[in-house]
Amino acid sequence: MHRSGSRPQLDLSKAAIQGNFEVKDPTILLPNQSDDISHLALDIGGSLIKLVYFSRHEDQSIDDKRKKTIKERLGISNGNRRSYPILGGRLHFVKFETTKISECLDFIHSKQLHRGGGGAYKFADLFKERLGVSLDKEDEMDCLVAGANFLLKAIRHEAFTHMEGQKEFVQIDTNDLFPYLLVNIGSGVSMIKVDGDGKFERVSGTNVGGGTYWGLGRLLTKCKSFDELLELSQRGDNGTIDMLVGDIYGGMDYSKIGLSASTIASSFGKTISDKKELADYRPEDISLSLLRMISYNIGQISYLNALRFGLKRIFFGGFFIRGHAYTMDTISFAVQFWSKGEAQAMFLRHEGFLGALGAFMSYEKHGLDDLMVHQLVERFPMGAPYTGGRIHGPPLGDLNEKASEARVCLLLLEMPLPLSNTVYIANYLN
Ligand SMILES: Nc1ncnc2c1ncn2[C@@H]1O[C@H](COP(=O)(O)OP(=O)(O)O)[C@@H](O)[C@H]1O
Ligand SMILES: CC(C)(COP(=O)(O)O)[C@@H](O)C(=O)NCCC(=O)O
Repeated sequence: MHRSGSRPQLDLSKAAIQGNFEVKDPTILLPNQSDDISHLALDIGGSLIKLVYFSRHEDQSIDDKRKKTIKERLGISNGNRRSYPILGGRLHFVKFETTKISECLDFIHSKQLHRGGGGAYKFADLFKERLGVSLDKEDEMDCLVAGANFLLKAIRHEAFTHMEGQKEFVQIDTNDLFPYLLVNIGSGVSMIKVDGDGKFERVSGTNVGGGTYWGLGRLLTKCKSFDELLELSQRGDNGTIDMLVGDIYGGMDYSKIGLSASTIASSFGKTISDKKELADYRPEDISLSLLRMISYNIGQISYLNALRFGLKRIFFGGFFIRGHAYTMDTISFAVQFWSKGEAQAMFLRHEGFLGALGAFMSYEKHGLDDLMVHQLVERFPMGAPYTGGRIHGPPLGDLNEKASEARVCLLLLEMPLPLSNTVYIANYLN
């Protein structure tokens, strides 16, 4: 999908790349520009680069009746404010492996996004040379929290539970959002107690995270990509690798301490046998055992930190999760088991883009305060308006999603520009 081109290949495997950035936009974006206008922000992590960019365009598809309804919902009636022309706009979410930053640059260049933004601190010179843009660094934790708060407050079908294969979207009361624990499972794991907008404390973390699964999984299974590793796990049987309680107690539960025979007593405990070598085990089983070990461990540590601060809600983000059912079920099981049902694990649809979205939202600091998020209304992609309560929301990301495939989130944005107040609304999917 991306031009390999003759550009010099960058060896970035050694680059310790961290951070969330929003580009200083050198061009003045006028509201009446007819073509797409993009603001771009990036989160370049240890494993993945996440891009969020905003494009807007004239939107003829919204009829006057719907425009009137939307303005009323936003408290923008012609009576008390100047009339707003309605234009279209979308947020786009794209990711690349960090080692393939050249592809990312090609993508930005091919989309001409750098005319509206884009960049990464560690590659300041590269972005200057290839795209002619300067960059502004944002703090990673600030961006993670800003991105999570933005999504949880503004997008109705963002958070969901996932237990025993059942996914259910939950409606968040924005007046009762705080405090919560945000667990971002990226290359490593950060656990952040969030008390409000810009009010948070990183209370813990663990170095056993997404990079651990991907790194150990690659070494042990020879998988060439994360998706391959994750797909392998779906065909695995961890009982050939993990030592179960029943393996120790003759197939029986250890009821006295509440352990069933099927509970894992020791992850990878069966591979201590000197009668078998790595090649004697199925890569599928190894991948599943590794996924379960890491997911369960993160779920347990997250619960213990929620317990420390009396937090009942734990939101999990980061691209390790990838909307993968087994990963979410395992994390949910660990939280439910250790909290005895007191705490609840929830997941986010835009899980891996929290940092990039937070960087994107920091545009006020960079002279782009003409783009103000007033209210975001996400139209249920199947066309049915959100009616509240528990619903099965839009399908989650597909595991086969290409590294660079954009996921589009339809948003309603207000952009009170000096020259003409404009409400931007995405053209709804029918
Ligand atoms: N296509 C992918 N390529 C590489 N890692 C992926 C991919 N999809 C999911 N992952 C997982 O996501 C982790 C990176 O998550 P992310 O939130 O981007 O953190 P970071 O900011 O450290 O890159 C990887 O370590 C891996 O476990
Ligand atoms: C250093 C990091 C915040 C970087 O974030 P990431 O790129 O992994 O998403 C994260 O890897 C982390 O919190 N690691 C765990 C450090 C610890 O043991 O607390």
